[in-house]
Amino acid sequence: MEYDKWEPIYKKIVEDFGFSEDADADAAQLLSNLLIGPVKADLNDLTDVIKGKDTLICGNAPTLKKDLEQVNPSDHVIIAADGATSVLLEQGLIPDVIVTDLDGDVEKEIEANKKGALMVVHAHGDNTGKILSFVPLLTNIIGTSQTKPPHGLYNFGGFTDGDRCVFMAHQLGATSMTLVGFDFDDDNVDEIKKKKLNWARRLIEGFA
Ligand SMILES: Nc1ncnc2c1ncn2[C@@H]1O[C@H](COP(=O)(O)OP(=O)(O)OP(=O)(O)O)[C@@H](O)[C@H]1O
Ligand SMILES: Nc1nc2c(c(=O)[nH]1)N=C(CO)CN2
Ligand SMILES: [Mg+2]
Repeated sequence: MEYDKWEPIYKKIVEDFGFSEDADADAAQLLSNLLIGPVKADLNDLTDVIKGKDTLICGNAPTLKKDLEQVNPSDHVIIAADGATSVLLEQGLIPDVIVTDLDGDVEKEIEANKKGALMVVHAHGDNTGKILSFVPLLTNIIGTSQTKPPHGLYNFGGFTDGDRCVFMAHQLGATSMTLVGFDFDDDNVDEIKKKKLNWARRLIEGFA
């Protein structure tokens, strides 16, 4: 997504949650500084995995395991939003791509990364500790930001890990996007999560 189109949405999100744009930009710069040398994947690698493919985008709602029974994952490129990775691994499925701000079960993400999953790691003002701890343990990484991307990072648009999967797959030319594990009406979540899910719903509905 053109940053100019994303920026007004980002400003509304920042205002709604009281995030600091400076902290988001500093986090993006930190990730940019860490993504040097062979750990960094090329955008072409990610594009090759997604372009012209039917994608299965996996959110981490409690419905994920059941939803997976209704599809044939092997017909799709599997894109996991953060915590969905663990559920997929339990089902014997290795995601092709993991979109994460590293606040899920990162040990499982490291395991999937070692088995070939491409990592799309997101920087924001509240995950710099996770970036510093975990980026050195990963490989094949594409970095993303929610601010204007600094050198080597991308901003496909999107806010939560799940809706960022959708923006990314759309921008990189997926033929189709099938969503599983998305339950925006899940009441078993805290208030901040509920608010994040409402943004995810709103952003994903923009694609409908
Ligand atoms: N009911 C749900 N509970 C949790 N995640 C959901 C749900 N429905 C959809 N999702 C999507 O699944 C994604 C991955 O979920 P996970 O539990 O790993 O959350 P998370 O890593 O805390 O999310 P984020 O970091 O984006 O806040 C979320 O970003 C969200 O877009
Ligand atoms: N600054 C900031 N940005 C975010 C945050 C967050 O907690 N803080 N959470 C996100 C995914 O839910 C995405 N972006
Ligand atoms: Mg996350």
